[in-house]
Parts: sequence; structure tokens; C-alpha cells
Amino acid sequence: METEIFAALVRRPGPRLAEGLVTHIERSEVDLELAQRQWQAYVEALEAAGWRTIEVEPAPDCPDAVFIEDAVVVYGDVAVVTRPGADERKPETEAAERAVRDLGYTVRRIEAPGTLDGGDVLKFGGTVWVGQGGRTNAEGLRQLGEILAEQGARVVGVPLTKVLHLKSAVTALPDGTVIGYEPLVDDASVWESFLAVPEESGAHVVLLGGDRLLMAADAPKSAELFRSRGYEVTEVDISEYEKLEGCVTCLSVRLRGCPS
Ligand SMILES: NC(=O)NCCC[C@H](N)C(=O)O
Repeated sequence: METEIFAALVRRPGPRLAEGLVTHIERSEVDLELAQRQWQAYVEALEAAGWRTIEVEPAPDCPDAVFIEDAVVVYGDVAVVTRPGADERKPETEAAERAVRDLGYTVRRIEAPGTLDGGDVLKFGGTVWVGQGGRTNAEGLRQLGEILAEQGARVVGVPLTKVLHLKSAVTALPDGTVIGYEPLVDDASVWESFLAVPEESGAHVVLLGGDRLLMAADAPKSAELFRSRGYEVTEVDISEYEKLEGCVTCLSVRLRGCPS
């Protein structure tokens, strides 16, 4: 088996995107054409950084399917197909499962009554933090813990009340520093090394490999902070996805060491 180091799952936005769920913010109108252009630019940014993108079959009846991160959690050569906490999103996982199976992953599943959204799962250096209080329930955490323990991971539940997903509150820099916008973080003391960022979207980074980061364009002060720490930052405008509580992280699933 060849090892593909840089591949990412993405899923094209469907015609019903504007009907996506909104929980913690007020609904505002989504411009579908702009959203499509922004998605294309996001995909191009991944590709420009050397990532081969693999499209999961679109799910035109599922408005939130573009947020592919929530449908599958990949750890080593295991892909855990989730059971999203919102019923509207449960049908999204079917094609996501096919995609990871075709790529050669060992497929595991979160089963009822467990619920888990990939956006609640932050992985770094063998530890997996899982947001509790939103879309992911205690049973989802327990099942993920059991599956990933077989992979040698330590799975830890963390409280989440202020935002949709754990990764709407915090993500990690390549050196393991967890970054977050403090007003939205329930308990920053969970992480040994925590850095407060000045803007909400500044808390969301996609690690592109090495010292390269991808982040939203509406957090210029945070981008500057990361640059001052030596990171190379690419910014993409994802305004239409932010209106649906999406972040840069949720538009892809990066596959490091993809089995096929
Ligand atoms: N991982 C993520 O942050 N996903 C964003 C999902 C947004 C979608 N409108 C939802 O409420 O499920």
C-alpha cells in the first residue's frame, strides 16, 4: 500500500445551503453563489498548499453537508463515522462512510444512542479532547474513547456551552499550543499551553503542514499574532459559512497517511 500523506476530504455545498442549522447566532441571509465561490477558493488554498482534495459525493438534500468535518473522525488508519447530534444531519454520514471505506480506512461507527459531531473532536499529540454539552453526548464520547483507545489515544471530555462545537472555541497550533477566543472558551485550564487570540475566528486554524496555517480572513489581528510567532498564514474568506456557524476547520477532513 502506498502512503498518501496529504489528502483532504471536502464536500461541495448543495442548493439548500442557506437552510443550514443556526443555534448560537442569529440567522442572516446566505448568498449561495458567493458561498460556492468561497468553497472553490478554500479548495484551491488546500491544493496550493499541496493537498490533494477528494470530493465526497454531494448530499443535495442536506443543507449542512458541506461541513464534512462533522461526518467522520480520522485517527491513523481508522475512520470513525459519526452519528451527528442534529437529526437533520444524520443522513450526511452515508456517503462519507463510502468515501473513507473506498480509501482503505478501517471503518468504525458511533452507534445510537451515542451522538458525536467531528467538530467536537480536537486531536493533538495522542490526546483527543471532545466537547460535551452541545452535539456530542456522553455515550458518543464513551464510544469514541473505546475505539481510539485501541489506537493508543487518550480521549478526554471537556465542557462546552458557549459555541456550537469544541473547535468553534479552540484549535491547536503546530507546536501544540491551544488557541481560543476566551469569551467562548468554557475552561481554558484544560490545556497546559493556552494562548488567547483577539478575535473569534482567530481561534480556528487548519494545519497545512510544517509552519503553514489556513484561517478565515476576518481575524487579521490573530493572523498577525501567528505570523509574529513564525507561522506562514493563508487567509480565506468564508463569510457565508460563518453565517451558519461554520469555521475553516469544518470544511475539510485532512487525511495524513491515508491508507490507499
Ligand atoms: N465543525 C463545524 O464547526 N461545523 C459547523 C456546522 C454548522 C452547521 N450549521 C450546524 O449547525 O451543524
